[in-house]
Amino acid sequence: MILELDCGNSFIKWRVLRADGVTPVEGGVVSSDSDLLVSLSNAEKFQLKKCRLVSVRTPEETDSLVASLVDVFGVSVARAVPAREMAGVKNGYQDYERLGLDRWLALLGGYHLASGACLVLDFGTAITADFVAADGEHLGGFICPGMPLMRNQLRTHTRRIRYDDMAAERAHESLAPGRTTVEAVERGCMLMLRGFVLTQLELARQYWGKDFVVFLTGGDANLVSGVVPDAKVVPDLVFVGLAMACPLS
Ligand SMILES: Nc1ncnc2c1ncn2[C@@H]1O[C@H](COP(=O)(O)OP(=O)(O)OP(=O)(O)O)[C@@H](O)[C@H]1O
Ligand SMILES: CC(C)(CO)[C@@H](O)C(=O)NCCC(=O)O
Ligand SMILES: [K+]
Repeated sequence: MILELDCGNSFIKWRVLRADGVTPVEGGVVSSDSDLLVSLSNAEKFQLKKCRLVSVRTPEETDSLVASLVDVFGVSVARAVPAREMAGVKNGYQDYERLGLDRWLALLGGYHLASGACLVLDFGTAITADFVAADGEHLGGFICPGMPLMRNQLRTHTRRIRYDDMAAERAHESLAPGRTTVEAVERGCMLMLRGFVLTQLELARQYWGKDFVVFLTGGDANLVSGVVPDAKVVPDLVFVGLAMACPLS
């Protein structure tokens, strides 16, 4: 079977595909290399032969994970690498190697699924937006802090903002002006998130009218799916691009 990994800044998303390279068997989200190895320790069951991965971590961190995977499972590992052009998409960065590989793969996947112009919004540790025109030209994008970073910055840099995760969850019952600290912060951050999304949509409309597809991906995509009812929520969009960038011959 085939192991696929998306190594983000906070979490590693993993999934195992059948040897056919299309049918997912199992998957999960873990917060460390060692947790990943534990999740896969039942490897007999998976009989892993090959692995493909994308990482936005440092080369040293990624090398170390790859070494463990080779050591423990004896898999051959294909890593996504930066490209100027692929599958009809032209990387829009001045320095194409600087574009985050998770963004690159998600927009490759988005353009492929849309067969046309698309706006890819990814809600992870960071929130990213990427614009791809109908001719495959990547116009660039935006990066801002994700929900966990926004709330933690407030909690870290103020003395009187303190609350727990349970209270945070309850605060999202409504978007009315907050009457407690937790409501005020959680709803405030949520409105920033939504405002960001609506601004991206407006920009996409200026470029392409109504002729584009919006993709939502990343762990927090569900937080905004309500404001873009027409969007396609594709949690595994990075994996769609990963399969394109790392075909297993
Ligand atoms: N099973 C889960 N485990 C961990 N986080 C989850 C899970 N399901 C949803 N999330 C949410 O996903 C977010 C993390 O997003 P995601 O996993 O897309 O990226 P990441 O690894 O944190 O960051 P990056 O953008 O660098 O890939 C968290 O804020 C969390 O709220
Ligand atoms: C923006 C993140 C952190 C999103 O995961 C990642 O894509 C990244 O580290 N990118 C490098 C910087 C850039 O894309 O311009
Ligand atoms: K990501």
